[in-house]
Amino acid sequence: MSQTKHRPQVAIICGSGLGMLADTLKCQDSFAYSDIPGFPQSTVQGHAGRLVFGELKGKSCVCMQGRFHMYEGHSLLKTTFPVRVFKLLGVETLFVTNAAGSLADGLQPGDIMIIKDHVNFPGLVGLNPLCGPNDDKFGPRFPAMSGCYDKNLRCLAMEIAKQLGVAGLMQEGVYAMVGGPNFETIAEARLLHRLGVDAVGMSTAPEVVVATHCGLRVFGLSLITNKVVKSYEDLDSVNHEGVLEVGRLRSHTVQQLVTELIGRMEINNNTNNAA
Ligand SMILES: O=P(O)(O)O[C@H]1O[C@H](CO)[C@@H](O)[C@H]1O
Ligand code: HPA
Repeated sequence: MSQTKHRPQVAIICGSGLGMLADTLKCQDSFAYSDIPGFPQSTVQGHAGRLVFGELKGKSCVCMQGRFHMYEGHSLLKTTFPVRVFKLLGVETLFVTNAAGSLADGLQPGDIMIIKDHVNFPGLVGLNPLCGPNDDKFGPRFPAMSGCYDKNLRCLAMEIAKQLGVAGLMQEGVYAMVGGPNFETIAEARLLHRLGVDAVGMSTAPEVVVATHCGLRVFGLSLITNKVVKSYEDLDSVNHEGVLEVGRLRSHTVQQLVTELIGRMEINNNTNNAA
């Protein structure tokens, strides 16, 4: 904290190919993860590995330009470590963004899904960052997860999308986290579709679980980068370069949405640190 004057109220986690969100911050102080004690290193292409502090529409923000994934070999505690750092810095709202494949027929590459809820597949089988002794300074042993994606922010995002003329690209949906790093088989894709999942990726849920545990308000966006192949007749296949490319194509719209939403949302300045 001695190395920056910023005292962030909002934290943003940039998904694959969405690192440009950090470029919107004014008066930046940025730190390589390798220079921050206890921070893991980013190993995935499209995740630069920098923590960027700055101002956005009058709000003080910190942006993770690069997130950590379980499949990189980090423990879930390490992948979510930054979320608790944000809480201790005084952040009250977490924006999570990700690249995801769509299962819902109505979601096309380039669309933006406001995350209404998630299915944390690793979490359902015990791969949960909250496993182990509970740190009561952050939150309770058995935190509720209903309503973990803030409804007011979801409504405000939709309103802003209408004003920006991009509502046609946006809808709410359910995100599922799978472990990765391989993309889904066709049988897995069909299973997820039948279960009511709208979009799938390999991140986000652990961060949201830890954020909700410590009382952060959460807003989440999935940029749909590909259709998940669900048919044995379909010759398409997904690859990470294609995922990053859609991020580049939609960067302006995602930046506009996030900027407006941060600018217009209310901040409760009385929120206190967990510890
Ligand atoms: O979830 P983010 O970090 O956006 O990345 C998504 O994109 C990568 C696959 O292309 C996976 O890491 C998947 O989770
Ligand atoms: N599956 C899982 N993760 C992803 C996908 C996908 O199709 N696209 C981007 N991240």
